[in-house]
Amino acid sequence: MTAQPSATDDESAAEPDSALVTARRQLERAATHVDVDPGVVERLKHPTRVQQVSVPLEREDGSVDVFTGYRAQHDDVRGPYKGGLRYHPEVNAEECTGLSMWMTWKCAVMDLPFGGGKGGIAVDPKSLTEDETERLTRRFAEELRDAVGPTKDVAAPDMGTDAQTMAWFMDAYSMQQGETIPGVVTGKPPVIGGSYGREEAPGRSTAIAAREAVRYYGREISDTTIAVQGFGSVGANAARLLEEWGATIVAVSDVNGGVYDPDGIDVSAIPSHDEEPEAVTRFATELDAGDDVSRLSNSELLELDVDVLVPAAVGNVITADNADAIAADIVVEGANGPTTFAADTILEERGVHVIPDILANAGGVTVSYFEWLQDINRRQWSLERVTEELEDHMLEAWEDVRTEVDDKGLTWRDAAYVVALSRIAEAKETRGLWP
Ligand SMILES: NC(=O)C1=CN([C@@H]2O[C@H](COP(=O)(O)OP(=O)(O)OC[C@H]3O[C@@H](n4cnc5c(N)ncnc54)[C@H](OP(=O)(O)O)[C@@H]3O)[C@@H](O)[C@H]2O)C=CC1
Ligand SMILES: O=C(O)CCC(=O)C(=O)O
Repeated sequence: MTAQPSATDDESAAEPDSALVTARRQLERAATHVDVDPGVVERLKHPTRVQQVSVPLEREDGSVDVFTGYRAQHDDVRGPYKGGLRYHPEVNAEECTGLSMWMTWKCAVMDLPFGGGKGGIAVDPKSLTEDETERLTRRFAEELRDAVGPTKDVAAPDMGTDAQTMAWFMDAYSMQQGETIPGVVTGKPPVIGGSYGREEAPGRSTAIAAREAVRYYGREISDTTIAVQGFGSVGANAARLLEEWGATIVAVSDVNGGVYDPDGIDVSAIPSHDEEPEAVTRFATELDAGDDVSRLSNSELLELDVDVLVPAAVGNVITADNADAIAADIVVEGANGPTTFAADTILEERGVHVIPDILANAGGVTVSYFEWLQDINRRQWSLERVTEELEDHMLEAWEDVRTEVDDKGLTWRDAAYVVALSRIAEAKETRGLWP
């Protein structure tokens, strides 16, 4: 057992912790609730390796920029490293390492035969033309050629990347290897071995987690108000599905801010980030004076008095500075790491239930697993089958976590960690990798 870290840091006086620091503190806290060898916990605080590469790009005006790319590989005791590639200006080694740790727990909570990885390039994808994005991605795949592979480390989309990025990555890797290897990435377009339903999967699982959480606390999703921050792969798909299930989506946002209507926004009328970046902003600027919809900032959205808040954009948006002002009863983490460690403690004390990222948004990696199986077998599943199997996997994981919540009186995050840690520790013990 490991000592429980103090959660009383004056985070408001400083920058929020990095993803790595938060992930380590969450691990230490969860380890106090499960009988795991402290040596295993110590090992899990560190990645196996983090690769840093330079990715040169000739711009369309003939100048050359050199971007920095990373791939963090945290743990592979349960299977190949698995996780997304993010294109965002704030990508760095520490962030990728923290995110790769969360992938290890996420795959274990879902009982998938994968470990955790994460990577990306420190670049603003909106500053690149499509041709530049393609060349940057192909060069990144070339630099990572020895690190990745269908049985070693399987990449996928994350913020700022999409199915087309995965297609370029897979093509570049396949050209290096001299044969077509679809299983090096997941989240590809279905025409080249991608899975139907992968694009909407993290949003679907986030919606399922919201539905089950609302039910657990005695309500139905059709009887709830919901605010969603971020309108990308996770946020837009979650909002659309929740609306389909009868929930009232009162607010959505993109990077510039959001829109609010207490009677509900027609979210199907707004394109997702993938279809049109900053579309919520365009929607907001086209509002008529007579519309009931008003504009609000991203911080105002987080503090709306709703039943369910879904932060589905970036990390560290619920911090010690605003945790007291969160008025939702339930927070469902669509994004990775939206809640800092200090904020988590404040929300717990205030009785706000947080359904953690490693359970809520795990639909993405779960359908990635389905895609990986389809690639190995060279046999595509129907959308209906993917949707059904994702629902089953989510409900099984939900039950595993709920049992820990009920039996041990844990928070949903600690319970999810307990499920994950137990599986990882058992695998390490069985394989004899430790001590
Ligand atoms: N894609 C996936 O498979 C998975 C993603 N995740 C996590 O979900 C989160 C979102 O990822 P994803 O949906 O893929 O990303 P996308 O790139 O598809 O969309 C991101 C959305 O967030 C908005 N956004 C960007 N920065 C901010 C900000 N500072 N404040 C508010 N909104 C912002 C963007 O606005 P705009 O359109 O204006 O740029 C866009 O609407 C990330 O934390 C990611 O790691 C988790 C599981 C799987
Ligand atoms: O689909 C995957 O492999 C991983 C998606 C991802 O990066 C995540 O869940 O955070």
